[in-house]
Amino acid sequence: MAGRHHPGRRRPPRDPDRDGRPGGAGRRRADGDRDRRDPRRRPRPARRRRAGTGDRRARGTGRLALAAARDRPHPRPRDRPARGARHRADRTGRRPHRARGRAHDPAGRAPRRGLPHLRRPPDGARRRGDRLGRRRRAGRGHRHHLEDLPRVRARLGRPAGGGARNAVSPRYDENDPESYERPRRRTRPRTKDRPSYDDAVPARVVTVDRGRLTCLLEDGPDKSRVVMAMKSRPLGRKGVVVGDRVRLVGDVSGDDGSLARIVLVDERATTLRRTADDTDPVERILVANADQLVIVAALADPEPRPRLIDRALVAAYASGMDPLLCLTKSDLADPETLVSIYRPLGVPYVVTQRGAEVSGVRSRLAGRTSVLVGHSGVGKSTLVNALVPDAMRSVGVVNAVTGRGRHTSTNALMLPLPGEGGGPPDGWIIDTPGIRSFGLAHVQPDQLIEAFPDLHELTEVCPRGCTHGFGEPECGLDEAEGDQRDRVESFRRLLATRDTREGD
Ligand SMILES: Nc1nc2c(ncn2[C@@H]2O[C@H](COP(=O)(O)OP(=O)(O)OP(=O)(O)O)[C@@H](O)[C@H]2O)c(=O)[nH]1
Repeated sequence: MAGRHHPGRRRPPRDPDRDGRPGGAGRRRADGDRDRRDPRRRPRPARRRRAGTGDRRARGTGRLALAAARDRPHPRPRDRPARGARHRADRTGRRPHRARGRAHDPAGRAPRRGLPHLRRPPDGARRRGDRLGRRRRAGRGHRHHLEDLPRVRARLGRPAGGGARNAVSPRYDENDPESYERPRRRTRPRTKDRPSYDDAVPARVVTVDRGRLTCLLEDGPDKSRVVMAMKSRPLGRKGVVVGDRVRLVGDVSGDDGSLARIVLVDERATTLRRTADDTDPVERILVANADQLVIVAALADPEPRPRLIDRALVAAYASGMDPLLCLTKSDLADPETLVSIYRPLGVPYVVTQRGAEVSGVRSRLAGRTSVLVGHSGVGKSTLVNALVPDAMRSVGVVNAVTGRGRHTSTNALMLPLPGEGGGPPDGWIIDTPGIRSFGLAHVQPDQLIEAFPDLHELTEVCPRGCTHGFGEPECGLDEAEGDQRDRVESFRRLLATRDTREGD
């Protein structure tokens, strides 16, 4: 601003300080003498002008409080003296890169070879470490902050225990994929011959617990020996359930820690299946090779659920098992009401209670493989403990508020049923965990009608696609007479249990 010329104004006299010509000091001295003589023209001390008010200076803010209007401009850089008050870069210590090129700096005089045409990139000045070109020598200058991949690889390639630096095996060059050693492809064809397992030992699966199957040997001098086993690979995803007849190989000694392999599963005579609910396409096999389904229902505490009993009956008929109704806790309620519901179907039943004689139940189970199903808390384990004294199945309690059991039993267990009077085993009994529902998505109407041979004859005149349910037009079951009518009514009720309802 001080040097700007405004047209129309008179140009001010040049300040001798500004042009720096020799002789300026003498003129300044002469002016100073004149000012000393005339106190009105004496300039104010420079410090006072810079510091502003005396108060601010007293607080020590004088250096920062520079006057906004400076009466002389800053000197141009090239006018600075080469010696004397030196630039920061000229001080001792490490010299920043900007000092390069100074006249007094020998390093700056070194000619830059090879890159005369290079200019700064258009995206601005970058740090020197980012630039391409000569690399900084290791051990000098800045640390290497960025870890690059080749260095990491080189480090990993060093022998464990700290060998010589860069002592990487010449056989392995990480940059040359051809030098990797790969396992050779095997050309020997797989054999399709499978072992015959002639020496496999027959056994029966009695319980399954997280992939470990407890088996009982069925034949030979070691009959009834308990052997732990697991599925072998040839079985694939085929499930093995309680009641399966299997063949074992390997360690069948039954010693602690021994483990045999199940290599074959015999064809199943029956399977008790259920789905999680009526829409679930996946059916679960609960038990195999049972020939009697014992539907355990308490007469009270918890209250009997006829619809669940109906569903279990349908499952029994669909799987080809004989049903048996076992009504427990007869000390709490009269069984007649429930029995009257199932009398038309001709379902056999037994009534029992805790602590009572169980010979009536035992005679129904003798010589057969029976599986007990029922809601939690109905007394299944209590009954099993009465029938098999060594079973020691844990017995739960029924919740006083909800009237439900606590699902004390968590997995199915198959036990040999002792004969009458403590004689040799006579049949098998399978205790299962309590069920809340019995999904029947897998059961078709035709499977059910086949379990009622007397009604099956009536359906021969039915139109094609008839389900024989309530309200089916021209259904042959409508022609039933006398006692058969009650039976048709019960059959249709069972059929209707396939339709999902709240609480199933
Ligand atoms: N009053 C009475 N209580 C019984 C009878 N049978 C069993 N209980 C009781 O009913 C409760 C449940 O018996 P559990 O044998 O554990 O029933 P569960 O069906 O095995 O139950 P989960 O193992 O959960 O399936 C226990 O407190 C038994 O003492 C009976 O005949 N009369």
